[in-house]
Amino acid sequence: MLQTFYKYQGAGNDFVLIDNRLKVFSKNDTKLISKICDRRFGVGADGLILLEDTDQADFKMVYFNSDGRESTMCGNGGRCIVAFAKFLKIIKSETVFVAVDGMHKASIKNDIVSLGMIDVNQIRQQDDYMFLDTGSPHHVVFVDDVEQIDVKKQGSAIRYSDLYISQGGSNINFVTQINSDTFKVRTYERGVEDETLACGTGVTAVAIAAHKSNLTTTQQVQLKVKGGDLSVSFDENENIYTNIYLNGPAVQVFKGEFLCEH
Ligand SMILES: N[C@@H](CCC[C@H](N)C(=O)O)C(=O)O
Repeated sequence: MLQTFYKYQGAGNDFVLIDNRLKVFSKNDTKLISKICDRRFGVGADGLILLEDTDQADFKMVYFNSDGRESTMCGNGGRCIVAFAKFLKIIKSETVFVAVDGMHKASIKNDIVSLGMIDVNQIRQQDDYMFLDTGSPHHVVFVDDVEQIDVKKQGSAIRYSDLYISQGGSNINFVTQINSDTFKVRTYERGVEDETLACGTGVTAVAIAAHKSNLTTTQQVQLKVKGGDLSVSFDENENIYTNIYLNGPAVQVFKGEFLCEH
């Protein structure tokens, strides 16, 4: 059977998107999903996202990492599915959709999507790293020069260390401050098991970690990633972060069909 798909990218974090409102695509076929995401044997993507019907909201997002397994929230994928829902005429410029971590408000203007993220009220602050969950788990390390880091090697070492092995792993973010409100970020993503060009829940975690550790006082943080620029805004009251929004581009890059077999 041939399955129509669309490819989107959000700051270089790329995804295969499928309209699964008719429930034709099987969610349990890990092998097929990882093959579709394979950059040599398939379409190639950091993840695959299904848009499904729900009676709770405008639509439902189901996210799989490129290893074929369903995972926790994907911020850039969330921004891409909003652009996809607009393309499919399910929404106009504003929406509320449901994902694995709950309801998300979002708006889209031209190709820029602003996505509401879950509140953050628990941050583990250690001398050499911070850990927080922004829909997905994130380890944040501030370093002198992020360009000098071997993200795959060092990220994988932390991701598979005793810190996270028993809790299903973590994404690992390496960060260098550029100026009072701007940070350069490189992320090792769990489930891709490599550096990606951007990670939405990752930059959200970095913005909050930077504010929490007094590296910045701004509540509108600029994040430079390999695939472009993102920004994160939030409110903070007594160490509780609310009204968190991840902002940046989400662009359709092509449409195609793949064979549903492996
Ligand atoms: N690319 C994502 C994060 C996707 C989830 C992550 N790989 C995990 O399994 O925790 C983003 O933009 O947030």
